Amino acid sequence: MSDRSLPANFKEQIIQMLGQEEGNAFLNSYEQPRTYGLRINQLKLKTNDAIDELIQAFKLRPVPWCSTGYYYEEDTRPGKHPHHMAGLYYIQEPSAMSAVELLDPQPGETILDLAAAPGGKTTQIAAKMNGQGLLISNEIHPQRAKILAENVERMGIRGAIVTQATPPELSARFPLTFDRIMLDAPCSGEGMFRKDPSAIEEWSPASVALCANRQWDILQDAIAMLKPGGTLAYSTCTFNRTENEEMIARVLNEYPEMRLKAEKRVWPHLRQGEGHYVAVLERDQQAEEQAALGRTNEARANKKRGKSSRAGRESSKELLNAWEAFTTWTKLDLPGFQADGGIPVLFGEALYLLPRSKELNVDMELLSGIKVPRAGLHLGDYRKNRFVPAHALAMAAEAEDEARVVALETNSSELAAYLHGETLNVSTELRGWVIVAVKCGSSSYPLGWSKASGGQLKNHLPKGLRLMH
Ligand SMILES: C[S@@+](CC[C@H](N)C(=O)[O-])C[C@H]1O[C@@H](n2cnc3c(N)ncnc32)[C@H](O)[C@@H]1O
Repeated sequence: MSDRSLPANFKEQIIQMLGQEEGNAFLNSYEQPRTYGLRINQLKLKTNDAIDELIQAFKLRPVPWCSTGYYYEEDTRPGKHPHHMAGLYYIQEPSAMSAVELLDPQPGETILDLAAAPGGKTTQIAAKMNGQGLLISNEIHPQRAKILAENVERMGIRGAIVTQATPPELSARFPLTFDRIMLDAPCSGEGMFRKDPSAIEEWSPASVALCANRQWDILQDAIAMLKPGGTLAYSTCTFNRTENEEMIARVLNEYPEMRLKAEKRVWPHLRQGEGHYVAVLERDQQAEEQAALGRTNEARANKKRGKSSRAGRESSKELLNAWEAFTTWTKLDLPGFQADGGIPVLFGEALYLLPRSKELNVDMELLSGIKVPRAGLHLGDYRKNRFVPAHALAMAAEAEDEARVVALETNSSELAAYLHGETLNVSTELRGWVIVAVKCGSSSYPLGWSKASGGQLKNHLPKGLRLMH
């Protein structure tokens, strides 16, 4: 694209902010092709030979500010590859990778990603937590929350609860709670212009003002949920100061307990990326420690309760039966799988493992009244006294955990057939639940379930994930 298609007042805003010379350099960057990035999934990819295979296949080059981030060549199309379906990487704009790097999540922490869909930052946070601690990934819009839950599942994340709530609904439940909060705010998207020209049509000075108002509302809820000593990363993919530096200046002005730890911009004319702003704020440790305790208890007691659309049960006869069916099934079918670090809950017939951290024990009471598309890891369904494993369980398992695996080459016709939902022919000796996996390097990685009997492998890949042509 050329800068001629940009709104005149956007160009004026840039020249005003950067000066004529640098402003022109910025505007000239619109003549350059956009950048493409992916981040490899450390929760799954553990061997160097698998990473090397991806580097070669997609002509990857490292992103300087993210050790797991790479630029890829557009024509290699990694989003269409079976390794993408296996969750070996996440397609993410390179400059957007900077926010979680600055947030610096740690294993064992209690973390909130407040505006999380489709899941770029959530999956990056979860990888850094390395299966320890609790991540609440929230998205306000139902359709986007569903996509978020699918991405969390594809990447094999066990320790995340996906909620679909408004920021005030969450802050009423989780005051002064989180060690770290990621707020990747809805913004006017000036950094999307090269990637998505429709963002240009939606942009106007009025939309900048509207976004800023909304950001301020969300930021106040985010701050209310940050615990003393906690860290908040605020990020946008827009360039104007109103939604960035001025928003942070307002926080510092109105919240004396908050201090700015770091501020970073990725500019498209200076670095290889579409552009991002990140501010890292810290809440003073001492000032509010006492207040924190009091307010947490009070809020637990006072929080609004509504009717949960799918009530979860933590202790009931059905739950015990479901759990027993799961553990019995696991011993034979998924013997290497460790279901630790969570509490089982039952939603209807769906059995989940609800993650917890040392400091936050999320229970169904605390989540009542908000939608929870994913109450942690979906283990499977307990139907008519039988356990049926969930797709999420296959994605969170390692191929080595399973008693029976069919590992296929990426370019084999069997793999294509499986991804299209077809039945495969196998030895008549193979019987029961089988993980179908794709090879990468010297290992193989689960794609989904199938069930073998009579020399046929019946396909259990969820219909919505099957390839259409
Ligand atoms: C920039 S996107 C998040 C991208 C995501 N963090 C990622 O890395 O994939 C901002 C998100 O905020 C959500 N959003 C919109 N209005 C909101 C509001 N009032 N409160 C909270 N989130 C909102 C949007 O639906 C959108 O998914």
